[in-house]
Amino acid sequence: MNSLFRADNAPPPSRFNRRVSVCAEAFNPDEDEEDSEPRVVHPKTDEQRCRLQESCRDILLFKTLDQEQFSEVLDAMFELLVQPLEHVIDQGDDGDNFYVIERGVYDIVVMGVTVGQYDNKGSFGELALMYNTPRAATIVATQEGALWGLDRATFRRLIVKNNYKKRRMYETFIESVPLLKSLEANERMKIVDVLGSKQFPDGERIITQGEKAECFFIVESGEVKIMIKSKTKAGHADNAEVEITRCSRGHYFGELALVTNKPRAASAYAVGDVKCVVIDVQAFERLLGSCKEIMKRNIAHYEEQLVALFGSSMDLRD
Ligand SMILES: Nc1ncnc2c1ncn2[C@@H]1O[C@@H]2COP(=O)(O)O[C@H]2[C@H]1O
Repeated sequence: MNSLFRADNAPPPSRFNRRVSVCAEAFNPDEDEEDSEPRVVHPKTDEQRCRLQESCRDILLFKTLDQEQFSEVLDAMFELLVQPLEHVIDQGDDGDNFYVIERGVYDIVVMGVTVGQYDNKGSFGELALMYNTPRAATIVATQEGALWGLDRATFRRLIVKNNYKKRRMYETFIESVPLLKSLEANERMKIVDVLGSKQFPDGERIITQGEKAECFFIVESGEVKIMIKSKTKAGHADNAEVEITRCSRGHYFGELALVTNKPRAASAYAVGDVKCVVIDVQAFERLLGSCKEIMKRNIAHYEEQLVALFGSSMDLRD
């Protein structure tokens, strides 16, 4: 991303101070040499900090940071303005920064093929920094946009180190999720590395029928009820929601829209206090692509439930 315009006076990334990638080395945060590097601070106006905070609000990788770590991350981030067709990242390069999107649409290109897109939200560039591997995809701005960058050293010191704790916290839970049983141990660890954790108070709507899907959930604690609004059965008033099922610890929901590329087919609500593991759509595609076949088997089951309830299954398949 050599030609990107930096909105502050941050030094341009230089090939000379980039580290050479090595293959996925074992990471021991206690031995990380970057720990001794000075704290990075890019001064910001109040207005910039507001925009930055808003852009970072739903970034899952930041969800497990404590308040002090989060504010260190915000201090270290710098603003970047991008032009149409600019390559923010080139596949195969060494990883210099992690990026959070403030605005703009960005194509994800792997081996010359567009495999996905970020649309005015989300983040990218974590893989090369987490695993010391070359960039796994090219990211191209399709229009003018704005990003917030976080340098490699700060990312490793705060996020990667935190992930070490996260692994210990979630290892056993992730192993116990039936859906993830078919994955290799290191694939499950990669899921832990990118997951976020979110809490929902009693009654809060977690996903909304008809909306675009951005993530997938696994219940960590509490209970979630899945409700559908259907116009297909006589006798059900329009807009009346009907409970379809409940999910408890280890169960997942929110996968259907990601498997079928359709809007959410149901809404989900917290019953009592609920804690869920959340995986965003890009990580889902990358890490859970191999589980999609297992998830697709559920479609027949969902359809049966809908026929029983409404006399018709709605249009669940892609
Ligand atoms: N399918 C995908 N394969 C690889 N990288 C992806 C994919 N989808 C999104 N990305 C993001 O693209 C980024 C490219 O740089 P990184 O490899 O550091 O991290 C990568 C991910 O954040």
